[in-house]
Amino acid sequence: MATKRSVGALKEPDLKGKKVFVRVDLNVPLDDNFNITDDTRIRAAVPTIKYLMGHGAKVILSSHLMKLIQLLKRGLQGRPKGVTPKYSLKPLVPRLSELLGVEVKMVNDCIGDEVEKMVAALPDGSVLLLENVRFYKEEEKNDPEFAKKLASLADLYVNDAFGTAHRAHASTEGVAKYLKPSVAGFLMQKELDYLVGAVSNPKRPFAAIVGGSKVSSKISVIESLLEKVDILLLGGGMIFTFYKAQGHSVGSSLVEEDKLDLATSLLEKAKFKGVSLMLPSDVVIADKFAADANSKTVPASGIPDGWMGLDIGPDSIKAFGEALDTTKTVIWNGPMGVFEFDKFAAGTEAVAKKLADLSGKGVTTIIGGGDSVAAVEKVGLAEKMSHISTGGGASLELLEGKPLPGVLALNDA
Ligand SMILES: Nc1ncnc2c1ncn2[C@@H]1O[C@H](COP(=O)(O)OP(=O)(O)O)[C@@H](O)[C@H]1O
Ligand SMILES: O=C(OP(=O)(O)O)[C@H](O)COP(=O)(O)O
Repeated sequence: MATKRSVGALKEPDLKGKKVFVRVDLNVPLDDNFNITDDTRIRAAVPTIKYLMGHGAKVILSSHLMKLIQLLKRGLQGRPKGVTPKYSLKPLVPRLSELLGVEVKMVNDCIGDEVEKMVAALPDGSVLLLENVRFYKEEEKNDPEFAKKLASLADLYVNDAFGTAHRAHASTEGVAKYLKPSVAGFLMQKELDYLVGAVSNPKRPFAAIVGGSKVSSKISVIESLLEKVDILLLGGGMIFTFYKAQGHSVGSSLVEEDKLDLATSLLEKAKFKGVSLMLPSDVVIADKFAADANSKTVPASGIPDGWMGLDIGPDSIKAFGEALDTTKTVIWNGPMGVFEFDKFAAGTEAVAKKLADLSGKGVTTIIGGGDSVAAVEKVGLAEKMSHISTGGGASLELLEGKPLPGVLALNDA
């Protein structure tokens, strides 16, 4: 998609003393003690913030955060409902301050009197972090009144949240209507520049690997992916909907009941299109969602009651590896299993190692998504990949050829 003017076009006279609303994606994984387990997204947000600070702007940062519940609640899409301390952005302040080299101030809300007071008191070149914007249900509804309230805090808008650019939310899309100019940040620009080029005319065979837990949003992307790729490997929480649709028992694995018909039609479409769609033939199952669960490997088509699939098995790792050996471009979003628990990390780690190997042989390897990147960082292989993207769903939707609402909304004025 066409990219618009980026923040780099704004100079000192445009920025000095101006209040800039910057949407960033600081949705990083946290452990049970609120320690950041992968800070890629925070580091990626730094260049734009530093640029704005350096030009004397008053930087107002906005983000959502929801990774912790994904781990705790087995991949159910955990949207914060109301103010929930668990999803506060507070644990991010020390790392953000360290990376920016200034003390980042934080306010306990994202709209309202207290926020307005803090914004009014901001010195030039300083940074204020707003509380989790998804504490308001109006955010995901893209409520215009809420967007106006966010916009009223600032003079101009920068969207640097590539990872959330596929969501038409108030802070990613709505707010751009009320602030001029509204421009892309450096990260947004960099991601678009790389990904648009890499996926518009990929070297073939072209493979996508899709896993993770956001089944409902990602399964819908698969239909379009079948138009683009030669090979599609599915893993993670994605696969059980396909198995259930085929009449297999899936125990208590993650399933999207309302996507069963879609799964069946996708399998048929893949056949019709001549795309090699591979599901794992074996899975590692657990008797509970916990690091110390009992586990065993079983054929993917027969998961006993009371057990849940949390990783792909060794036969699948081998088959996926052989399929990937034939490729020239690979895009991967979504871990193959619950890699946060050592017992269920083998599939994800094997795919990461395979892609690192292939990168060394000239294959273009693109890894996208907060948790997928965290998994690749965990095994120390991020440097080996062609591109590490801060967006998983966003990079898949870009690959689909869909305009991203967070980019479309930006204006050049
Ligand atoms: N079989 C599975 N069942 C439940 N959760 C899973 C399964 N496989 C992977 N996951 C979880 O998926 C999460 C990542 O999903 P997702 O957000 O879709 O990926 P990304 O952040 O890379 O886009 C991880 O926290 C991982 O534990
Ligand atoms: O983690 C994110 O996406 P990803 O899991 O596709 O990488 C982004 O922060 C978007 O989050 P959302 O999928 O809750 O809108």
